[in-house]
Amino acid sequence: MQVCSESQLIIEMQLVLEERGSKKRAMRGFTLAEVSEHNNSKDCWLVVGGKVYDVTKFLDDHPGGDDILISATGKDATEDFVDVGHSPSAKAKMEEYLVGEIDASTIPSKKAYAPPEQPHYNQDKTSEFIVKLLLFLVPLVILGLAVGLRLYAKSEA
Ligand code: HEM
Repeated sequence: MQVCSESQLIIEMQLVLEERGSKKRAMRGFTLAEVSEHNNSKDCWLVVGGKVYDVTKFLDDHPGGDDILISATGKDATEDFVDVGHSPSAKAKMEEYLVGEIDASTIPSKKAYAPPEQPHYNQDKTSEFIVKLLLFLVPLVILGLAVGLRLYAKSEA
């Protein structure tokens, strides 16, 4: 009896290990380009947390709607998924749709925020000052010349 239960236990353990092994083997790697091909209501794959999910059959049942899932295709949807604050049961449900892993090197890294370029202001105010001075001086010189000419003309007469 003892022998029987022991051998049963061993067989069960072997089965569990085999199952794990086959699951591991089944985990295929996909590039983002490959995943991006499945981007519609008939064939919809998502990338969340480094894993690839085929949610085609879940589209109609997704409490957040099918549109949001379709719009989350073709990119790393981890942030969108996390932002919603999915429940542990939602996370557990994902297992049903797991088809593989994403090749992380194919996901474009997020660009660091670069502030919009400001127009270049001239810090050197010297030229500005010279222009203002000329605008003031030129009419004065013309006026001086005109008065001078008039005085000269009068003295000649
Ligand atoms: C395999 C992937 C996903 C599964 C299994 C899943 C599952 C679920 C489940 C079960 C809910 C009900 C609420 C909960 O239990 O948290 C839910 C709600 C929701 N999900 Fe997902 N979801 C997935 C991916 C996504 C993604 C990628 C997005 C966003 C782009 C998203 C957006 C939403 C929204 C907006 C709701 C509604 C939340 C609310 O009304 O409170 N889901 N999802």
